[in-house]
Amino acid sequence: MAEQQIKVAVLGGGSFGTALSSIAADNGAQVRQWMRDAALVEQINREHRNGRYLPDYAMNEAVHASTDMQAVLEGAELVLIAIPSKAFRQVVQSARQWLRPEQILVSTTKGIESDSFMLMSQVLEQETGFAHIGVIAGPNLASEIADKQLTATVVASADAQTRTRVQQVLSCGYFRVYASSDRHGVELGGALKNIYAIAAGMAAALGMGENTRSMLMTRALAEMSRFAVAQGANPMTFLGLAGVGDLIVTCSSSLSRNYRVGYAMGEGRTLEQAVEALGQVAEGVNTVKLVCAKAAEIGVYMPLAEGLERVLFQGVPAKQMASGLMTGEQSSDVEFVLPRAEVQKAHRTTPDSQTTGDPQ
Ligand SMILES: NC(=O)C1=CN([C@@H]2O[C@H](COP(=O)(O)OP(=O)(O)OC[C@H]3O[C@@H](n4cnc5c(N)ncnc54)[C@H](OP(=O)(O)O)[C@@H]3O)[C@@H](O)[C@H]2O)C=CC1
Ligand SMILES: O=C(CO)COP(=O)(O)O
Repeated sequence: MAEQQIKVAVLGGGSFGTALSSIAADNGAQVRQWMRDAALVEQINREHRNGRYLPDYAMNEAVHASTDMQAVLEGAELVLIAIPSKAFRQVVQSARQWLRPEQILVSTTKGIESDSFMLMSQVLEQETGFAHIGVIAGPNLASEIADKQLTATVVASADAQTRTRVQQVLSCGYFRVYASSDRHGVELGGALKNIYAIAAGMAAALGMGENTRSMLMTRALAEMSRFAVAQGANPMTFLGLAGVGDLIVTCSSSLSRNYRVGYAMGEGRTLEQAVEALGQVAEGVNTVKLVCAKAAEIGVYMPLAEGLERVLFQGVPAKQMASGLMTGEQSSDVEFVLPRAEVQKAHRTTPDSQTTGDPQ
């Protein structure tokens, strides 16, 4: 429970922004939610329902929606930004004239900016230069939060005030907020798992079994953490809610939009058909392209992401990609325990006439 009425602004009228607005209001905050859709604003203020994104959710009646960004941001101590990565910078730029350095700015977005390869908190930093910047990530399917299913998330920031305020504003009987100082790792966890959720949806549609699903998720975790560590993240973050936690939920649930895109493709639809049928953002489609390009540039081995990219954008059948992956490198299980280079070196110095291919 917030100790005194704090003013919270939420930018974004989608499912996650709506769920977080309502939680903050349940906790006694004064919440204003900005969205560009005037009809949706009218519906939320009249019916306390977001008919477009969460039609069955009875929102807290105190949430006030508005298309007036200045009014929404005025006096807000905490600003939550729940806008897909493609539009994130543009919305922050529109908001910039009404943002103040003492405000706490928190991204909830799990994506990477196309041209810059920046995470959303880096965009916030670049656009504002403010000190109180953080991110929220974790296994947080918005529709389950709306159902008040017991849920946990992570607030990550180097700034203790940001972490504490977000915990105070959002923690309630069905929503727990854990803290982390590894903002980069937490944010990368949220963005990267979307890639593997698409692959997991595909595997499910193709009838692959539980062993396969488990292998896919665990090797995805190895790949995500390898990439994130190369980008400066703490590998231990991937043991937490924003790593393995979010990976499990999005790789297992048809409530995940990324999983649904993969599932539709596994059933034979094209990427365009799958995305169109979804009608919402599946961040992983763009993220896989960006991450594969970055991995090639910095020399990080990411066979799952590269395989998925070939399926999505080069028309390689998913089944062919999966069997190709089974003949690839058999290296270390947990490379923070046994480094990959050691396994590779041992293979090079231990010739085996039975082995068909050397691990790379
Ligand atoms: N949904 C979930 O379960 C979770 C989502 N997230 C992350 O949160 C972020 C937001 O997700 P979510 O709320 O689900 O998104 P939705 O797709 O449900 O909604 C996106 C919101 O952003 C708005 N928007 C999109 N483009 C623009 C633009 N150019 N200018 C202004 N507003 C725009 C949309 O407005 P309009 O309706 O007018 O198009 C809508 O209000 C995503 O990155 C997602 O990864 C994180 C955890 C859980
Ligand atoms: O990030 C999410 C749950 O934690 C939501 O995933 P999707 O964007 O795939 O729906």
